[in-house]
Order: sequence, then structure tokens, then C-alpha cells
Amino acid sequence: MSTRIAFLKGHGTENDFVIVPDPDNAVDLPATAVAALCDRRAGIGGDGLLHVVRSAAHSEAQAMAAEAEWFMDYRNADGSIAEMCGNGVRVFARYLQRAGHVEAGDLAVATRGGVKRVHIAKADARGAAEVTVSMGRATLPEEQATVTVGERNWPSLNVNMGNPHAVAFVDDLAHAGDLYTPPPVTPATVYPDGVNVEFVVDRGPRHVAMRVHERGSGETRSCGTGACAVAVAAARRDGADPAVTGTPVTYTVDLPGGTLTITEHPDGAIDMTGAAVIVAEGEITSEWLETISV
Ligand SMILES: N[C@@H](CCC[C@H](N)C(=O)O)C(=O)O
Repeated sequence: MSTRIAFLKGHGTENDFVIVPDPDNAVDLPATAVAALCDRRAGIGGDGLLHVVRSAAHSEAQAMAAEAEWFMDYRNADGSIAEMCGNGVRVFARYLQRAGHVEAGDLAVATRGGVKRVHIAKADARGAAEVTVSMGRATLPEEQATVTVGERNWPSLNVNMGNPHAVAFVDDLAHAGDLYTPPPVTPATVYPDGVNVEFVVDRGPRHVAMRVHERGSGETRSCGTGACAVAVAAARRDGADPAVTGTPVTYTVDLPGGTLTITEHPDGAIDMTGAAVIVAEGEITSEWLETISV
């Protein structure tokens, strides 16, 4: 019997995702299938995959079902599972709104990093919507690591946004090199589950630019949790920690794929705002599906 699976394609500041709507959690998505779908030449192509499931239908989300009807089962491009994806939540929310599951305005989304509160502004004529996500608080583990590219190395700040980040301030984003392979982060024991690595330069007051190498996906054109980690690192470096000053601090973070606005509040809560766009929708063909089945 032939099976066809609906998909959409979307992006948030050019961090792009294959979206698989599956309310009843009926689609088997082993890592091999996710990696094949995210393949840019032989598949649909994406930095990751957003599996859209009702929380009540997923064992990892049932406990959140009363608070958040929908669960973002996020996967990296290599098929690995990640705790959280900031750009993914924005695109996920925009998908729910476009599909008529929710109205523009406020909603809650269940993620492996807990329930995230989201505000969707009305979409513009081209279908892009500004979406704000309450990302929760960053934690700053004490153990620090060094990031190396070629002959250069930098101390990094260990910032956890639900997922792990190493933030390095550099003189020039070109010093990050081609980022075709993960930059060594040592000692490796600091990040036993791997790490997302951000390279950051200053652009002006409370304004930075970054590149990122994402765990499980390679260099991407944007990373929401990475931008939050960078804003937190910059605020600590600039003596603008809101918990100390009692004043919210906002950083503009430029990425290759666009700009994100990150605000950290005195209680540590972090808001991230940026665009979310649905680009295409279609059907995965059964004959191709058969070639990628485990
Ligand atoms: N692009 C995402 C982060 C996705 C997960 C990351 N690669 C990891 O493994 O932690 C974002 O926008 O936050």
C-alpha cells in the first residue's frame, strides 16, 4: 500500500525546516528518514525537521498536554534529537496559525525544553509573521571551554538555553573559517552531549553579529537559541546583566539570514523576536519514501 506524507517547508531568519504535520503521532520518523528528508540534494532540504504532534499523542509531551496542545518534536538535520530550537518554535507557531489550529495572538508550545509561550503577530501580505517566543532563562554552567579554528583559539562562555552553547567573541567573523566541520571545543568533557558554537563580533552599542556551527546541522544561517546565548554573553561582558542592573536589556543580533531581537528581563526571562515564514507545501512520494525506509 502506498503511503504519502504531507510536508511543508518554512524558515525563521533562513534557519530552514521541513515541517511534518502528524497530529496523532502516526508517522515513524527514525533518524535515517529525518536525515534523508533534510538532505539538500537528495531530499527536501533543511537545517532541521519540525514534527508537529498533539502533546497528548507523544510520550515525551503528555505531561505538558494540559498547558500546551501541540508538541514540537524537533530533530537536527542529521536526525539527532535536540532539546530546543528557538527559530523552530517561531516557524512551528506560524504553521499552526496558517493551518487554522490556532489564531494569531498568544499560544503555548510544548518542547523538550518545557512549555514556551509564543506571541504571533498578524502575517504580512507575503505570509511572514513576526513571532515572539518567551525562551525562559539561560543557565551558565561553571565549566568553561576553549574554541579553536586553525591557529586561533578563544575562551568561550558556556550558556545553556535548554541546549548547550559555547560563545566566543572574535575580532572578525571570517576567523571562524569555513565551518565545514565542527570547530574543536576543549576539553570535550565540558559538553558531553556536543555543543552549538557561536562566533561573535560587535557592530555597535547592544548590537552584535554572529555565525554559528550547530550541533547536528553544521553552519546555519541563523540559530535562535544561539542568538539568545550570545545576547546573554554580551550583556555579562558589557556589565549589563539585568539581574544586577534591574533593567531589561535588548540586543540586536545580526545573523547571515536576518536579524533577531533579544530582550533579557531582570528575572532572567528572555524574549526572542523574529520573522517566521512558510514557503511551500507538498507531499512526500511513496516511491522515494521506500528508498529511505529503515
Ligand atoms: N537552530 C536552532 C537550534 C537547533 C538545535 C541545535 N542544533 C542543537 O542541537 O542544540 C535554534 O534556532 O535554536
